Amino acid sequence: MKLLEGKTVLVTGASTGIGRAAAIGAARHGADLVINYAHSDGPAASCVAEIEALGRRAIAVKGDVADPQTAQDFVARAVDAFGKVDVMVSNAGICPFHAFLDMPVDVVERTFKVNLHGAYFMVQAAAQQMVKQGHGGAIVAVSSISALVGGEYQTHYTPTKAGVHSLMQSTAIALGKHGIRCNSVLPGTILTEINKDDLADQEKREYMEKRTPLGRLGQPEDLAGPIVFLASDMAAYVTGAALLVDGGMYVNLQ
Ligand SMILES: NC(=O)C1=CN([C@@H]2O[C@H](COP(=O)(O)OP(=O)(O)OC[C@H]3O[C@@H](n4cnc5c(N)ncnc54)[C@H](O)[C@@H]3O)[C@@H](O)[C@H]2O)C=CC1
Ligand SMILES: C[C@H](O)[C@@H]1OC(=O)[C@H](O)[C@@H]1O
Repeated sequence: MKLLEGKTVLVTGASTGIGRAAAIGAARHGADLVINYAHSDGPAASCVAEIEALGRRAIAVKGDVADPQTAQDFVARAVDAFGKVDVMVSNAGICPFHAFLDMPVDVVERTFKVNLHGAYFMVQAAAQQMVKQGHGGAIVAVSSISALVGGEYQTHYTPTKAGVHSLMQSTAIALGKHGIRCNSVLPGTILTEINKDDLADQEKREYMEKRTPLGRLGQPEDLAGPIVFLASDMAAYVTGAALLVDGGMYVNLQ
C-alpha cells in the first residue's frame, strides 16, 4: 500500500542521512519531493535522480535554513513546481560536539539558528501555505532522544532538540483547527555524517551499541517508515506526538 500517493512532500537537509532516507521513503510511497540542501550540489542531484528512478518527480532547492527567507523561497518553489504543499519534514540540523566551559559563542548561536530557528521558520512557511490551500496537511520534525536526555558535549544542541519537540506540541494546538497535524520523531543514535567523527571513538561507539536493547545503532532508513507513517493518513488522529526511534536506548537504564 502506498501511503503518500500524489502528495507533495518537502524535506529540509535532504541530500544526506535521515533527510535523504525520508525523501526516498516518501517517494517509494508515491510522493513527489522538494528537497532543501545547503552545501554541495552533487548529493542533492543524486537524491533527485534516485527519486526520479522510482518514477516520482523531484526538485532540489539550495538554501541555508538559518535564514528565514530560505523557508519562504523553498515553499514558493514547491508551489511553482507541484502546485501545493502537503507535508513538511523539518530535518536539517548540525551537532558540532564541544565541551561546555569553553564553548565558543558563534558555535552556540549557529546551532540555535540552524536547528531551532530553521525548524521554526520552515514549519511556519509550510503551515501558511497549507492554511491557504484549505485542506490540512502534516508536519514532521526531526527532534531527537536528546530532547529528553543530556549530552556532555551537546549543551548547545540538546536545548534545540527539546525546542523542536516543544514546537511540534505548540503548533499541533495552533494548527489543529486547520487540519494540520504536527508530530516529531526522536531518533536515537543513527549512523550519519553528523556523528562520524564522534563515533570514530570505538569505546564510545561500543558503549552506545551496548545501551541499545535492539543491539545495533540505527541507520537513516530506520527513520523512513516512522516519518512516512506520521506524514500519512494512517496517522490521521495523531498530533502533538513524539515517537522515539532509538532501538530502545532511552528506556535502558540498567
Ligand atoms: N544521526 C543521529 O544520531 C541523530 C540525528 N538527529 C537529527 O537528524 C537530523 C538529520 O541529521 P543526520 O541525518 O543525522 O546528519 P546529516 O549530517 O547527514 O544530515 C544533516 C543535513 O542537514 C543539512 N544542513 C546542515 N545545516 C544546514 C543548513 N543551515 N541549511 C540547510 N541544510 C543544512 C546538512 O547538509 C545535511 O544534509 C538533524 O536534525 C539531527 O539533529 C537526531 C537524533 C539523532
Ligand atoms: C549527533 C549525535 O550522535 C546524535 O544526535 C542526537 O540527537 C543524539 O544525541 C545522537 O547521539
